[in-house]
Amino acid sequence: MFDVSPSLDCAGRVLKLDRTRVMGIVNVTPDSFSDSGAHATTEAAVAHGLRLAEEGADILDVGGESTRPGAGEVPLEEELRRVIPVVERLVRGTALPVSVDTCKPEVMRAAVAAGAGMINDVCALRRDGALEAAAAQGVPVVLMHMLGEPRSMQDDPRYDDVVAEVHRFLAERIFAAELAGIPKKHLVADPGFGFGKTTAHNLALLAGLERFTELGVPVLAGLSRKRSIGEWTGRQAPAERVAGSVAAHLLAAQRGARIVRVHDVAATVDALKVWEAVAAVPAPRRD
Ligand SMILES: Nc1nc2ncc(COP(=O)(O)OP(=O)(O)O)nc2c(=O)[nH]1
Repeated sequence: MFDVSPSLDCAGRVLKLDRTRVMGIVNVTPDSFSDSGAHATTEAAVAHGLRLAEEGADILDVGGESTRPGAGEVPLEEELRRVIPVVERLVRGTALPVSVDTCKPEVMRAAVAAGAGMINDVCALRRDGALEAAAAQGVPVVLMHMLGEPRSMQDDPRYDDVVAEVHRFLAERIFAAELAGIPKKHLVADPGFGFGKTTAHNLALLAGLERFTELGVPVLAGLSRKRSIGEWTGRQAPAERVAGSVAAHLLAAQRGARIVRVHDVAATVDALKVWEAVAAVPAPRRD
């Protein structure tokens, strides 16, 4: 496994990467696939974020636009109205780093101004102005692979070699980000589970996740409650996919993921603690 930066400085709030860290999902959306609007209001989203902090999250990820397959784009003003108050309140209400899950440069700027310490961009800074906006903020950036746009990404995703092609895309986006002035120590790579991938593609990406540690930046994995977990377990309802999600994120951690993006923070924190306890035991001598 390649060495990556031991921590991420998220606008003064440090996310240490000495072990796999848990990113708690705060979707301020009426239509997210997994929590179908449970936290659509500022009050509900803030309460949820504080609860995830209590459960042991290392960072909170605030998003105002669902990226589920088929989702349409949320207008800029609406996304700002959803996201900024929640970022402000969570920055004030916890000592945790807060990331903003957005593709829009204007939301990146406003969220960092409101105290966000990381940009989580499922579009990997490909929108016009996003590279410049992210470079100007001086905070870490998650670059995620998506095939096309949420509206059409699941229509008929095809790859010759999904691991190799996603790896190449992420290497290119890391290069583009560095060219724009974002230091490599501020970059995180994410293969984008479910973003233009069949379940077979997601399986190959999870099994082959260690490949992405060769990019020389921390790897983030987000499989929480997603469709593939449902297909592997037979659990139709997202809320019933907790055990499957925890198992998938343990496997991702074993394969080098330094951040896992989850809905179910407490369960994931506990599972990682058990795994880390066992991983700390020296391998038995082979006499
Ligand atoms: N870096 C990163 N960001 C992400 N943002 C949203 C989702 C989609 O999941 P969710 O937020 O639960 O649903 P929705 O987009 O419907 O709000 N997945 C990822 C991911 O895998 N990686």
